[in-house]
Amino acid sequence: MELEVRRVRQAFLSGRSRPLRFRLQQLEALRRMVQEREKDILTAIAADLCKSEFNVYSQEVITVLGEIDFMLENLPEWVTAKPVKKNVLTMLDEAYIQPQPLGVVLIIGAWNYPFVLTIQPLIGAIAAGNAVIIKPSELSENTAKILAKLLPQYLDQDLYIVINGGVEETTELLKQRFDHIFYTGNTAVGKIVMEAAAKHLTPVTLELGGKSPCYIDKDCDLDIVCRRITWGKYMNCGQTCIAPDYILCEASLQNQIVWKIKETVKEFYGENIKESPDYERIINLRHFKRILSLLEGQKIAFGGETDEATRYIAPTVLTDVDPKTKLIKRMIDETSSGGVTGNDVIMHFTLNSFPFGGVGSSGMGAYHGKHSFDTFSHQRPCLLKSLKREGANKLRYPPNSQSKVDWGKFFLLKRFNKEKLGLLLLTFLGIVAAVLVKAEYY
Ligand SMILES: NC(=O)c1ccc[n+]([C@@H]2O[C@H](COP(=O)([O-])OP(=O)(O)OC[C@H]3O[C@@H](n4cnc5c(N)ncnc54)[C@H](O)[C@@H]3O)[C@@H](O)[C@H]2O)c1
Ligand SMILES: CCCCCCCCCCCCCCCC=O
Repeated sequence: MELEVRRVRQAFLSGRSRPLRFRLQQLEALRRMVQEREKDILTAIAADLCKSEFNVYSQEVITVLGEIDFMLENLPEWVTAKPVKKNVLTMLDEAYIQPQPLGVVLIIGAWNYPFVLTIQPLIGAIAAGNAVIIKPSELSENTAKILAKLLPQYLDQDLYIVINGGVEETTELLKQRFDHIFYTGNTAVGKIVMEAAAKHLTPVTLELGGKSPCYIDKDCDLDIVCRRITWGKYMNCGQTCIAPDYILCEASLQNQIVWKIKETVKEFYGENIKESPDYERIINLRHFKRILSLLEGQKIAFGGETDEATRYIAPTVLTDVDPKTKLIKRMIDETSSGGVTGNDVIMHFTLNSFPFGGVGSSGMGAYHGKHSFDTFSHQRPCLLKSLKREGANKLRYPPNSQSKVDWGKFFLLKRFNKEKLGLLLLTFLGIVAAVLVKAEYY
């Protein structure tokens, strides 16, 4: 592991990931990979989540292609140095902010959208000029394998590498020093990642789990609301970090909402949901059993059928949930969240002008579009001082004095006393006179 990381660091230190042209070439190569090897990618993800290839394409591939196009279009502007406002001490100098790569980035992906949640941060890291070690989730093993196979065929093989493995390998990897760690997954492991990062003072982005409540007001259009909630809740068999978890509504609305969701489930997946190509399965037996335990002792309004052999859990709605057994009370009290979608669910993920990320236990930092570029860049302030006009700099050189402090206050804080104003006027008149004499002379 140490050797692998060292190889990637050497490649970064060669400087070749930095030029804009190189970054654009790599992003174009990544786009080519997605287009040319679309079938392999779709097959792998479909196998991991029992998902139709149509759904893989619309839930994962479209976002990745859109993100690459967006980067290619905007990167030339983002990488350029941005001049900043100067003060009186630097008005004759050059001052700008130059985004610069952080170095070697570790991206640890999650299994529930194994392609987009791994490749979208990779796009940002490449765009910002970094070298990257990609660690896909071992739970979505087909996608992990296809990424390890395809990425080296299209991208620079020393700058961007895939390391596959489980907890043991990830633990080993986390002992190494990185310049940024981008982790997507559960909150408990998020803490492990942050602890490991702290040993090297490595900054982290943590895209963690959370709760996504939906509030349905009595004045809403219930048909539209229930259709949108049904889509967001059962897409990917409920395995979406921002899927609605709870509905908050007046008690009088509960029956209507349950009925409308039930009807929508029928409309989306037909009478025989098990046969629907649009309804996925739970990723593994551990998660299947965990979800079953959540149903124990609850009042099931509809659904609830399960099949362990295929890890099938029917679309299910629980009603009259005891607020004490769930997180509803906490949810009501805590009105802060990583993001919000009003009148719909999930869709804030699709807008790459938004920063996508959590707050508190659901994570820190954000990505997508320009926010990815910023996450993987250091905004480096650059001040190029002129070697001329050394006289003006005497103000800050020792020995210090009250007079220098007064001049400092005057220039920097625009605070002046009458005495200094008189002196300034005299200085100004002196300068004007000198300029006039010079003009006369020539
Ligand atoms: N905020 C987001 O964008 C987002 C997106 C998807 C999923 N999630 C959240 O992720 C969670 C599901 O993901 P998961 O954690 O089951 O994914 P997971 O099991 O695939 O784990 C994620 C990564 O962590 C590594 N890992 C697991 N245990 C580890 C350990 N003890 N030490 C070091 N590394 C370890 C795995 O190897 C894997 O690469 C859910 O809570 C979901 O809400 C969040
Ligand atoms: C052909 C129709 C296109 C529809 C686009 C719908 C986009 C849904 C994107 C859902 C992605 C959710 C990822 C969430 C990450 C956390 O788990």
